[in-house]
Amino acid sequence: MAKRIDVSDLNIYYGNFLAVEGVNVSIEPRSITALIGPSGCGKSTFLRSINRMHEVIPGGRVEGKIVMDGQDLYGPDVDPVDVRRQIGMVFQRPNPFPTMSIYENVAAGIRLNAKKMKKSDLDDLVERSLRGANLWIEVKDRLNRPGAGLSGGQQQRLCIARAIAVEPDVLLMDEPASALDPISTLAIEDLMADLKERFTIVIVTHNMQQAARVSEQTGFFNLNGVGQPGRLIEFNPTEKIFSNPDEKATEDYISGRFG
Ligand SMILES: Nc1ncnc2c1ncn2[C@@H]1O[C@H](COP(=O)(O)OP(=O)(O)OP(=O)(O)O)[C@@H](O)[C@H]1O
Repeated sequence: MAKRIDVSDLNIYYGNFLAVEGVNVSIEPRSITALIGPSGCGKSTFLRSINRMHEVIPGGRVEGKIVMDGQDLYGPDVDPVDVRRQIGMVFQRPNPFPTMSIYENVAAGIRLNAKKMKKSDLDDLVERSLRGANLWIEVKDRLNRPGAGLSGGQQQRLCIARAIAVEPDVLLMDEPASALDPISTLAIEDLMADLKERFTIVIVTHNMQQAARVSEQTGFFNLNGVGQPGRLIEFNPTEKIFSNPDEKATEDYISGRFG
């Protein structure tokens, strides 16, 4: 079930380095939120803080609050592993488990969550997830072949199938199409449009046409200089960001004047 995320006064550190400062934002369920901004402004860092992947990096820590449908994700009793199950992630480079079969790649997340399931139920869930990722028709006759044998675009859809198989509430995507050709990119964008009916989606992208095509809301991150923290400068409906942004820096960035 798609959930809403409310971020307040979030600071994100790598050791003593304050990488992202003072983020306040609400991310709506059943919609796509795009994060844009120049390299190094903290988009990926912010994304990883949402599902508590940031703290896996030594010295990685946050201050502030991230609340998902009323649940404080950094609360004292919250298990980060549980948060990562509820908030799935898809990365820039497709990363299927290379020696595992297509079927096992999708089943892997479910097995990791130690859910005991009848074979027929698992079969159904694998099929449903592959259908959900628009990949079923292409792979249904070779489910037992290695995931690494698929094209890059198919591998990325396999990773999306693996992510949705555990039925998360939120999907985080860090430049999910940047390693793909234009046709595969469009397949991923079409898929995202389907997925937003069921999930809250947050995507980091360098491709502004992509942000404009797929998202309802856009956040623009910026930084004043090397060594300075990144900040969320503007968050608005995508249409407004690309036609009449509130901030001059947003306009300069989207019109290609820097970054
Ligand atoms: N593992 C790390 N250890 C220390 N600093 C890091 C680490 N990862 C990122 N940083 C720093 O945090 C800041 C934000 O980086 P981040 O990768 O989040 O930016 P980004 O906006 O996603 O950049 P890009 O668009 O190039 O991917 C940068 O100054 C970066 O050097």
